Amino acid sequence: MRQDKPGVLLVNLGTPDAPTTPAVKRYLKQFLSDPRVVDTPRWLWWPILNGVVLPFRSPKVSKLYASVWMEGGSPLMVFSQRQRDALAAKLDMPVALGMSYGNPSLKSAVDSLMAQGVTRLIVLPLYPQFSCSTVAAVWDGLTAVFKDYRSLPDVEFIRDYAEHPAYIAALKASVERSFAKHGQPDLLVMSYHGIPQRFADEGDDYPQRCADTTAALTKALGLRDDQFKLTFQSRFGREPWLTPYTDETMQGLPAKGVKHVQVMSPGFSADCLETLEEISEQNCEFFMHAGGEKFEYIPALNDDEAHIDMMVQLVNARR
Ligand SMILES: C=CC1=C(C)c2cc3[nH]c(cc4nc(cc5[nH]c(cc1n2)c(C)c5CCC(=O)O)C(CCC(=O)O)=C4C)c(C)c3C=C
Ligand SMILES: [Fe+2]
Ligand SMILES: [Fe+2]
Repeated sequence: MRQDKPGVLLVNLGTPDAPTTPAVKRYLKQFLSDPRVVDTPRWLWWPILNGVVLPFRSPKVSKLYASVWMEGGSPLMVFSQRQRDALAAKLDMPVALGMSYGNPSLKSAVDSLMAQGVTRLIVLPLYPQFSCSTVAAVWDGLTAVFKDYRSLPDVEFIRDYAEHPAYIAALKASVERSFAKHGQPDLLVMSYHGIPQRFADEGDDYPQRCADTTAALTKALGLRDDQFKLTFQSRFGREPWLTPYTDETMQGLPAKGVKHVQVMSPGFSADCLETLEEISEQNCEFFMHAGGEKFEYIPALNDDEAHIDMMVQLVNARR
């Protein structure tokens, strides 16, 4: 008889192995070659990626990575490893961490679970809001790994958890901690990673899932409509991305009388370049230069106990 032995595969995006131009180039090449991320026809994208994007972006971005690098490595890796260890300590089943791009690869993570006798994979992509550019890329990555297998495990794939009560409760507690420490701001900005508007027009429900998280969280916090704002950050390339853009919003807020903002990024389960540099550094500067007086970044949930408890709940609902 076939045993039922569940194991958890935690997945995140991935990050360079070092804050150097060659390591960042290697990472960006794999990431930006995925048609789920950039869907320009290959014959057109290939020369742009290799001839323009990688040579110019890699040195610039490697300096940004260097500015946030931690003792244990890239912030995304350090926090992801802490999440894996904390979750493993709370569950009586194997837990592995795999990244869509870079190391540890999805293949190494699946192989390690299978080697421990796992017959049922509970896959938890750590993206609270579904997007074709992230969660569907995990799906593709998994099926690519399975191509080498003669036998397949059962698979439970957690699509997203945008409004899961435990996720909203963990976010609420973290906002309340920030308000208690820094005072209530004029505006709470919730900045989500953007995607091309076209992806949404073609059926990606990511903007709706961001709106769902925002609605659930602001209701739980008891905020009025004029006390919060949803924005989108990190746009890339020339076509329109989801709006309003975080950077333009930050530059415009002080003129509207908003002098104290607190910014959180509820789409990031772990702090990374996009929160520690783009929000805490760049957007803070935009806001302060435009006349803002107080800017506080509310950290991602990282290995916060309430966040790990939420993961336990997501897993236990499938065991
Ligand atoms: C090119 C298109 C991109 C899409 C679409 C996209 C979607 C998307 N990304 C995240 C989460 C993260 N992105 C991160 C970095 C990052 N993202 C892009 C591009 C797209 N992302 C690039 C090129 C980069 C690398 C940095 C840079 O060159 O600017 C990260 C951080 C990684 C780290 O190492 O710290 C995360 C996390 C989401 C959630 C998302 C769609 C919803
Ligand atoms: Fe991204
Ligand atoms: Fe960015």
